[in-house]
Amino acid sequence: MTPPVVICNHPEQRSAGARLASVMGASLLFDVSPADLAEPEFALLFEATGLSLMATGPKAPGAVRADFVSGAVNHRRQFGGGKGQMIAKAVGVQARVKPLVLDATAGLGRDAFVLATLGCQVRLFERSPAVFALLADGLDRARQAQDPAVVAIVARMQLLEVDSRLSMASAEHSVDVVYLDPMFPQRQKSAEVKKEMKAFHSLVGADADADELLASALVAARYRVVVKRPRKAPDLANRAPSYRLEGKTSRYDIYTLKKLPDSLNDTQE
Ligand SMILES: C[S@@+](CC[C@H](N)C(=O)[O-])C[C@H]1O[C@@H](n2cnc3c(N)ncnc32)[C@H](O)[C@@H]1O
Repeated sequence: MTPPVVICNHPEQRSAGARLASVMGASLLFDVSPADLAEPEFALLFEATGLSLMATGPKAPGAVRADFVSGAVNHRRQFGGGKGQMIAKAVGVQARVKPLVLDATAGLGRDAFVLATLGCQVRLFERSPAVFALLADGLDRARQAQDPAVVAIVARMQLLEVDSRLSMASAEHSVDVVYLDPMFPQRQKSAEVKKEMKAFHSLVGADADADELLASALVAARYRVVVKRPRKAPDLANRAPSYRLEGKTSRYDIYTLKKLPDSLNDTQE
């Protein structure tokens, strides 16, 4: 997998761009448009408006970025979010129950944002330096948003660049719920996969070691571990959950350790 090129088109982001290119072993370019490049296939672009992952070449589709202000996840918050969502039920969020959640596969932070919207404090762990940079950039922009509701939500999200397998194993019962959503190998033919998703997959790979997350998660959680899977995917680590919640395309597998109390952190919102 060729790493994406890092492009820096904003003077204040030069050192951040150089750091990311060095960690990733990627080339670093200044003041060019991804549309003018023939290769590699993807670019991480630092601009005045933030960081995004894009396909190179003239017909590049939309950029991938962590966007908690104008993105779909904020739209969902305003028009249709709530405690009825399957992720809320899986994690056990209720009016008086706001578990402290560790999202150990943070990605672009969409699921964590949903949980923080519902009043949960969320720790986010992400190991890919490029995905971490995209997510940190999205959180920074959201902290400066005009909408005070968004500012309050992201204040409940705390991001760290770590490998969860190691960090969780030494953090016994440190959080109420561990949430896992590792990458799953694409089964569609590559031409059918949206180019934006292809870019994200090219950045992260298949999380081939995902099975190892479950044992550490069961150490770190006090009450339950929740695993999001494609609907037909085998169980993580071949271990059957206590129960499942099934949706159209994905499902949540819940591994119960202890019953959640009737009231948990319900003064925080
Ligand atoms: C499918 S994405 C998660 C998407 C996320 N739930 C969201 O809503 O945006 C999986 C992410 O988990 C990260 N990941 C996988 N294994 C990890 C580990 N051991 N430690 C930290 N992050 C990990 C990958 O780098 C990838 O960014």
